[in-house]
Amino acid sequence: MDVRHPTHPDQIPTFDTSALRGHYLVEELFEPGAIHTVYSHQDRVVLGGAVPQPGSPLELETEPPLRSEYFCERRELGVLSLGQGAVTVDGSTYELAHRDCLYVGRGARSVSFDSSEGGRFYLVSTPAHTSYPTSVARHADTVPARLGDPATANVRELRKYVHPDGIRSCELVMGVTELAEGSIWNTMPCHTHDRRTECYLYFDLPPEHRVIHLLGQPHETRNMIVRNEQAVISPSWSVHSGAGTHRYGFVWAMAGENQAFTDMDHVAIDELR
Ligand SMILES: O=C(O)C(=O)C[C@H](O)C(=O)CO
Ligand SMILES: [Zn+2]
Repeated sequence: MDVRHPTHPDQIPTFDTSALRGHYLVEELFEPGAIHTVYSHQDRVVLGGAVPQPGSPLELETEPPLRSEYFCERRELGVLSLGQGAVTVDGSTYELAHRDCLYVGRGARSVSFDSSEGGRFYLVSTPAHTSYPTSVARHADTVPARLGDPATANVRELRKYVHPDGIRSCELVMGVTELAEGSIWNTMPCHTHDRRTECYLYFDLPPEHRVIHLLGQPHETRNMIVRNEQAVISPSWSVHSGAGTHRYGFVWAMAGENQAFTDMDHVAIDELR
């Protein structure tokens, strides 16, 4: 488990490219036959990737930084399936298709991942004070919000999975946004939300393409060049927005003080520096 410490916004101008990437970019989450995790002290979010090989399920184990008997002893977990696969939670198996989401409540002792078809799973876990039921939200059954405009190259569909009017959770708020063909901008005009950390995982981006992801305070932004299946950790003071060289999707997940999706501090484009 890689541990990332929090940063102060005044540090941003002092970071070179590799320091910026070392603090905020999660480059290698998905390795065949392995589970990789990153513990961020930004709202104690844990990000992970699980890539089971056919016939060899992977069990999510606790890690020393958690000081717990099992991974979900004090935590809830969101799983976003990137492909076809199955997750077994305390003996109950949930089959997931591409972009389906499974929420695992606090107290689940055993969580394992299986796929015979090259499936992979993105994990987001946050501290939990109580136990909500383990539940599935399916991409095909979720009505998306249609956002954006072709004139601003940001036509996209946003699906909320884990949120106060959907799958209930303690802290976690999670969903996916997918850009239409020909659209490249996400979350522009952008925003911050001082009460929550937000993490993006970009997916469905062809290997030769990249997303230019913007971060930092609105008056002092920086960018990182991000490839497919890499994640970005955005502290509460940071914008989180990007433009791709191709269409893509991204999993967004938040944790912190509140769960109100609309609690955003909007930033006008002409305020950005
Ligand atoms: O497309 C978008 O815009 C988003 O998906 C925005 C994120 O969901 C977000 O930043 C929520 O705070
Ligand atoms: Zn946001």
